[in-house]
Amino acid sequence: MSGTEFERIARYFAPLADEAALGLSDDAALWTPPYGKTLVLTVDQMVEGVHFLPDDPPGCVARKLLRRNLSDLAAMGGEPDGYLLTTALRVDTPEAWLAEFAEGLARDQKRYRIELFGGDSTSTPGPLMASVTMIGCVAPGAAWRRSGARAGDAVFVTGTIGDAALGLEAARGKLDDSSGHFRERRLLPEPRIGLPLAGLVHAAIDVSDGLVQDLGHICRNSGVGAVIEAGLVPASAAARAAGESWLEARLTGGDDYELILATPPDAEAALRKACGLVPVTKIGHFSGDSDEVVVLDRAGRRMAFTRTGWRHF
Ligand SMILES: Nc1ncnc2c1ncn2[C@@H]1O[C@H](COP(=O)(O)OP(=O)(O)OP(=O)(O)O)[C@@H](O)[C@H]1O
Ligand SMILES: Cc1ncc(C[n+]2csc(CCOP(=O)(O)O)c2C)c(N)n1
Ligand SMILES: [Mg+2]
Ligand SMILES: [Mg+2]
Ligand SMILES: [Mg+2]
Repeated sequence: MSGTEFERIARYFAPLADEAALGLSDDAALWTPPYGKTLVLTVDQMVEGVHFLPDDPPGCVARKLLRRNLSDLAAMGGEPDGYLLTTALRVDTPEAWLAEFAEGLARDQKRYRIELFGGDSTSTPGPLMASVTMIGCVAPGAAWRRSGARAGDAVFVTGTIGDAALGLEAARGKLDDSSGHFRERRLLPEPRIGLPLAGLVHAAIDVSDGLVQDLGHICRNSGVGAVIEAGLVPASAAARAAGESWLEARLTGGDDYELILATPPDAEAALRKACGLVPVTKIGHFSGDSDEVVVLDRAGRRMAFTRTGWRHF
């Protein structure tokens, strides 16, 4: 790494900042939120060896970091405005790593129309680490909560589930990925920002830890149970080709950054229309009969899982 901490900030991060960041030259940013809006604030980290592999392309690490946070904003029905970034790099981290990381940020800033508000740079003797605090807005009272699901609501999920988890298995050499589809999905999730679903959603969460575990958060917060059919959980063509032996990994592996939506039973047609080109699939329903997540296999038997999703420890 060449130059000083301040030269690196000026070179790689200042070009990503707009007025609010004051040229990344002051102690903090000054941002005036749109009048009358409620702020939505969320933060997630990426730690080398825990959230990404040492050889992952730095641009993808940056973009996944933004997208993991955008996904949390999407799960609240919010729209993003900007973000704060922290990095902890090693003294032997190649400068090219930082340059590619910043290029990745620039790419997704354009795509999602967000700006860098500021951040913090430190060194670490351990694994690389970066975090993003995403800041966005929602109309007052309009945010979706994990607590709004009602018995009788449908359980919908966007996109396909399990590809990123299979990408990790492929990276570990446990699964063929000749098309590169699983790797692509592991490296670059598609946060479901901006779906015009006002009035159609009772509760939502994004799938980061695993479908079964994250659905459980809606159930616990809403005081309802859920029954879903594993056979209805949307699978990509590559996941279908990988076979049924990967089903549990797909349902519990996480890193999907798709949305689980609790919607009123009569909202299906409107939901599909509003989602447009974003695939949305009904996988079950919420129920007042229990407070747990029941997953049925193709024969209608209840599935048991060794773990329902990711736990750090
Ligand atoms: N260290 C912490 N300090 C304060 N609040 C925390 C901390 N860790 C988590 N939380 C809060 O706990 C709740 C759940 O956090 P969690 O990180 O599990 O959600 P998530 O970001 O949706 O999931 P994931 O981290 O798997 O993407 C959130 O409201 C979050 O703000
Ligand atoms: C190298 C490597 N090992 C494992 C995983 C899988 N993984 C790690 S943390 C997490 C849950 C979300 O994170 P958090 O709860 O910390 O926000 C998942 C699914 C990965 N992506 N890369
Ligand atoms: Mg989190
Ligand atoms: Mg989340
Ligand atoms: Mg998250």
